[in-house]
Amino acid sequence: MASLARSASQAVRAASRRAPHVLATVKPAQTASFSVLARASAVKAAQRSTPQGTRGVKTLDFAGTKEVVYERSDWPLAKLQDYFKNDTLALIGYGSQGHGQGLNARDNGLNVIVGVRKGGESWKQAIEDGWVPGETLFPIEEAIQKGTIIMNLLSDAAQSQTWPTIAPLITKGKTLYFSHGFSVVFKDDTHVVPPSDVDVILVAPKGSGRTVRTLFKEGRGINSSIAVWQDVSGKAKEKAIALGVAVGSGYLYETTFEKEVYSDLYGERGVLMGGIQGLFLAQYQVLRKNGHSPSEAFNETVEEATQSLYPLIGEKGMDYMFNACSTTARRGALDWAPIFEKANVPIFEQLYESVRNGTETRKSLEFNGRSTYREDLNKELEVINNQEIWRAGKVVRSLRPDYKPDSE
Ligand SMILES: NC(=O)C1=CN([C@@H]2O[C@H](COP(=O)(O)OP(=O)(O)OC[C@H]3O[C@@H](n4cnc5c(N)ncnc54)[C@H](OP(=O)(O)O)[C@@H]3O)[C@@H](O)[C@H]2O)C=CC1
Ligand SMILES: CC[C@](O)(C(C)=O)C(=O)O
Ligand SMILES: [Mg+2]
Ligand SMILES: [Mg+2]
Repeated sequence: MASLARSASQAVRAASRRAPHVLATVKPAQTASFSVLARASAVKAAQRSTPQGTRGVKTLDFAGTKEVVYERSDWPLAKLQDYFKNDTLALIGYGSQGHGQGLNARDNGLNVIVGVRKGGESWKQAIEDGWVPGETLFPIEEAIQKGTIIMNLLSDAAQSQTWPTIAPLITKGKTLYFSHGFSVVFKDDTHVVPPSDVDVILVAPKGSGRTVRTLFKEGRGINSSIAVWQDVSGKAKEKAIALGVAVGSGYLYETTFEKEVYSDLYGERGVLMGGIQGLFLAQYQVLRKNGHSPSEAFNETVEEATQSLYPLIGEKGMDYMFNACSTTARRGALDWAPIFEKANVPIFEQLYESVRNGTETRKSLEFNGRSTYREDLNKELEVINNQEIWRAGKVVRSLRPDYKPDSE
């Protein structure tokens, strides 16, 4: 009953944040079913966009390799709330993932508290998102003491720095949760060695925390990786799946802590972030050297990619995008793809090795462990922001029909 009342009040708070004008019409008697209704419509929306025949299937054939996939529909809201009825999810850290996972779990009616440094950026952000000091927002140590499931969503560098303080608070029977394999896999550098009497699990959303939140609000779910490092209770995997659903995952792909951290560090340095910035910039620079205007170079490099062609890849694959383009483009792209592949394989080999041998981890720990990490990162990002390509991009975006002047 207490948990029902709690989900009711959480649902009202969630409703007021999502649509303040609706709150006045939500009466107390209606609130208990509010988040259930929201979730039901979310599930319906998800079902509409799911191909027939895949629901409930646990083992799927991925291009010849069989893999296990878990899904949200196996965890209806009532089951999820019942499963965690005696738990307090202590979400430590409130960056991009803390925000997305925390708000989703709260909207799912679970008992969530946030733990961050008092007075820091995250403390302010958490208050803006409706976490209440002394009720649902606490300094880190206090939140860990109150929690049964400790969700360590501090920056990876901070997880290492704070470990000596927080480790003794992770007592027998608690669950330790990460969204990255970083801290425990690279233990020689991070010195994070979990106590032997707690379950240690991972739910790593494969996308930004902002997307974790927006997909959840759209009634969809992000793909997440799940893994178990230590199973003391015998229920670690089940708990990881349930928590994955609680924080907004649609499908959960089983992996290991090692595989998750290697692929993640590799992907973000490669095609997802570092590689794409490098490739965009290289193409833009050559266009500019050959006398093309900034707008032409930007449109041909970034705008057409992100607004027209890449969404087609996302929708139906590479061949679909190729087929949506001219035969002239298709011929040329087919010729040049292997050349780019060949040129890039050695770079990707070098990158994977740098991830595997811990070089990337040590760099990240050193840099993001500085007290000035935010300012230092911002300085370098400001250099990117000031590159001609991205300055030109702002003007191109300002011409979009849905452009909002204050959105940049
Ligand atoms: N960003 C993403 O979308 C994804 C992240 N992950 C993983 O999720 C975890 C969290 O990442 P993310 O959400 O990006 O968070 P960030 O890496 O941006 O870390 C931010 C949090 O760390 C806190 N923090 C930083 N330094 C310290 C310190 N010395 N002492 C105490 N707190 C500190 C910040 O608090 P304060 O404001 O007080 O500085 C803030 O709450 C990481 O393991 C990451 O690899 C996984 C998937 C995607
Ligand atoms: C691609 C970057 C990422 O790995 C992510 C959003 O998945 C991260 O660490 O933020
Ligand atoms: Mg990452
Ligand atoms: Mg990632």
